[in-house]
Amino acid sequence: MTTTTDAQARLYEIVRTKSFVKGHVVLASGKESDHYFDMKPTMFDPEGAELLAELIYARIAETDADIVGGLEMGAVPLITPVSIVGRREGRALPGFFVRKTVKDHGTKKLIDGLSDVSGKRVAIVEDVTTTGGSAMKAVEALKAAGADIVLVISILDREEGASKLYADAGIPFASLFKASDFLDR
Ligand SMILES: O=P(O)(O)OC[C@H]1O[C@H](OP(=O)(O)OP(=O)(O)O)[C@H](O)[C@@H]1O
Ligand SMILES: O=C(O)c1cc(=O)[nH]c(=O)[nH]1
Repeated sequence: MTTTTDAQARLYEIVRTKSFVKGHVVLASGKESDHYFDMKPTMFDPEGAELLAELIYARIAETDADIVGGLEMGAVPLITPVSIVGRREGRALPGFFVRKTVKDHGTKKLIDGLSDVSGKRVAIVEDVTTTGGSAMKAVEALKAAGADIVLVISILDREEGASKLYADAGIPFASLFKASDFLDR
């Protein structure tokens, strides 16, 4: 039987080998860093995707969320796998994503994948949080559409402001890993 501890340990190895990159980089916030977590190779790895979905779903299952989604692009590879795990566990957790800018043709949507989020309790997923500002854009779009945010969960929090941002906003915040799990070893 695969326990949560086994899954977390295996996922740690996948993130360490596929997604932890050293070298100068400019971040979404404009900050600079000497390391980067490129989570896409982990999210698109079959085993990585499955472990992420199971571990993230386990955290969401502790809440009363009834939909799951997040900001493009980082959240998008996580959303459907988490919904599928929810379905297998007997819990309907439809997904959606928030565009960085409103689509200027076709449906002209900002929130895509679900027709009405009003009154829904939402779990927001994210691949990496630094300032937390990107996931907060999804939070703000959902709130403006009448939804209630019950959790923001990131694969990895860089411990550079996100937890304070969400604490100040009164929104529960969690991450599977912290940057220090990788940097201090
Ligand atoms: O917490 P923050 O300071 O906002 O930084 C984290 C964000 O940075 C990355 O997005 P980015 O815009 O670089 O690219 P993406 O569209 O590939 O997700 C990442 O996916 C997070 O969304
Ligand atoms: O802050 C960011 O833009 C950022 C940092 C990081 O380590 N990984 C990522 O995808 N984005």
